[in-house]
Amino acid sequence: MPQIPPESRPSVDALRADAVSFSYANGRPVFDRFSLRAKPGEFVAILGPSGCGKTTLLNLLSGFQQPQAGHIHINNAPVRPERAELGYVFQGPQLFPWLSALENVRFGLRMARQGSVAEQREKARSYLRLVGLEHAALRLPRELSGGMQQRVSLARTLALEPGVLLMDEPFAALDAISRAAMNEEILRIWAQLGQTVLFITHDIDEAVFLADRVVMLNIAPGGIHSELQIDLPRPRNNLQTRRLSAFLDYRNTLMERIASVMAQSENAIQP
Ligand SMILES: Nc1ncnc2c1ncn2[C@@H]1O[C@H](COP(=O)(O)OP(=O)(O)OP(=O)(O)O)[C@@H](O)[C@H]1O
Repeated sequence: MPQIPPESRPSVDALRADAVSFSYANGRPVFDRFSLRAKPGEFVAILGPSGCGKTTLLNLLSGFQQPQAGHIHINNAPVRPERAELGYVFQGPQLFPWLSALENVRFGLRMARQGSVAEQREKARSYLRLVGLEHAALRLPRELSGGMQQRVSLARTLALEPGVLLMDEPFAALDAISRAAMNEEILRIWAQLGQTVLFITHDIDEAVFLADRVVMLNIAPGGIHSELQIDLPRPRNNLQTRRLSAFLDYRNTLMERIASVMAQSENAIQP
């Protein structure tokens, strides 16, 4: 299925945070009237220095944390963690070690009581196929590499067919080669399924390679430092895209911006 062109996407924002303020019980504010929007089918990468609030933001967007002020909507309705439109992929694969790859993917479908056992197995198998792992369906997690485990975890999330995917550094634990392969893989899958993606990363190259738009966060509670639209052609691939001069320009722009955020953070902690 081709990627949904921006002009034919519905006009309602898939994800909307409006004037969100949040502090932990014992801490300083992390967000103060923070706003962010993502259009249906948009791939948004969130970049920012350690401690700026990326994980907190994902917890707020998913409804796991409640803001003290402001509103968060997914497809125009208030967010709740159990909303079926939301899917999460975390840094670690978090698979059940005693279940095969197939049964790990089927797990979410079982919990959601979607269809018969045979239908669940069929669907789980089709999502394993999508991530290139049908041949490993009966293997246990310990018989899979780290990259394969992360693919199973991705298939498990995708099998629930969420319209909005929240990804918190999903490939951070992988070696550079597996990570680059997974970057291509996620773009191939996204082009087929067309979800709205919010992808948190520390990695500037990964953000440029994947995203339609990169949102740079300030140190907390600074909110958004800046946004950068990434107009690299799609489909993107590791060999060609990463050597484009425009890719390097985007990367350098983001490097400069992150340096400015870091400089502000150093100034902020000076006595
Ligand atoms: N449970 C908590 N209780 C109190 N403060 C917290 C809690 N979790 C995070 N914080 C603080 O909130 C701020 C944002 O943390 P968060 O983990 O969201 O940042 P991050 O950008 O994801 O960091 P990293 O990139 O290092 O994972 C930090 O100052 C952190 O110390």
